[in-house]
Amino acid sequence: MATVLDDIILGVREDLEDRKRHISAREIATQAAAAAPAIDALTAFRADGPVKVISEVKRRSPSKGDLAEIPDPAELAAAYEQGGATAISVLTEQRRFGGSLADLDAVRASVRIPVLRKDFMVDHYQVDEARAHGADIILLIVAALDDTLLRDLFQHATDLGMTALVETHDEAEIDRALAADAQLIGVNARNLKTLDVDRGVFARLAPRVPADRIRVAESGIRNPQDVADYVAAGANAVLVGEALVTGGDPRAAVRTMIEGSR
Ligand SMILES: O=P(O)(O)OC[C@@H](O)[C@@H](O)c1c[nH]c2ccccc12
Repeated sequence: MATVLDDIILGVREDLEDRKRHISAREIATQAAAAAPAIDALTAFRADGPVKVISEVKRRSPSKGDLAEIPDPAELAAAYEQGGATAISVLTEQRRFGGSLADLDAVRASVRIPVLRKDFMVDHYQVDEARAHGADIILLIVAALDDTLLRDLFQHATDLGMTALVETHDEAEIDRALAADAQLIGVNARNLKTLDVDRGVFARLAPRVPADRIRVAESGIRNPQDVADYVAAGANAVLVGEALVTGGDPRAAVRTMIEGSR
C-alpha cells in the first residue's frame, strides 16, 4: 500500500523534473560550487550550553493543514535567531507544506546561523540546489532512501561542506544512520507513513545513539515541558515547527523553549 511518504515523494519527483528542465544538473552544480561556504553546523551543535533549538519556518503540513500565514519568512527567521535558535529549518516542499526555495533564499539572507533545507531529498540535484541556495544542513530521511542513495546523498552533502541531519523512526533506521556515519541524528516522533505522533519514540531510541553524536528530537513539541522531557531522555537538540509558528511572538517562543528546559 502506498504510504503518505510515497505519495509526497511522487510529487517531489515531478516538481524536480520541472526544475531540471529550467536549470540543468550541470548548471546547478556550478551554482553550488560558487556559493559562499557553508557554515560548520556541527560546531554550533556541539557548543556548550542549554538545549539547541532548530526553529522551523512551516506554513502547512499534511497532518494539520494550514498552520500560519507567514507573510515574511525572513522576519520570522530573524526573530527565531534573536530568541536564541541554533539553526533555522525551512520547509521547501511545495505541494504538502507550502514551502519554496524562495523561502530558503529569504531566510538565508536574514540570519547568520546555519540554515537547514527541509525537504524530501532523493536526488543529487536537490543537494546541489540546497547548497546553491545557501543551505548549511540538509535533511535525509532514512525511510525514504535505500542504503546506496542514503550514502550517496550523505557523501555529496559532505563534499559540498554541508552537514546532513539524518532522520530516523525506529531501531533499524538508527542503525542505518550510524552505518552512514551520520553525526547529527534526528528521531522524528511523527511517523511519516502514518502521520501519527508518539513522543515516546525518542526515549526508546536515544540509548542506541552513541554519546559522541548529536541527538535531535523532532516533531510534536508543544511547550517547554516537552523540551525538558526530551532533554531528560538524552536530546541535545530539538526541532520545533508548529508550536513556534502558532505561538504568538516567535522570539519569546524560542526563548521560552530554551529556558524551560533548564
Ligand atoms: O511542527 P512540529 O510538530 O513541531 O514538527 C517540526 C518538524 O519536526 C517536522 O516539520 C518534520 C520533521 N521531519 C520532517 C520531514 C519532512 C517534513 C516535515 C518534518
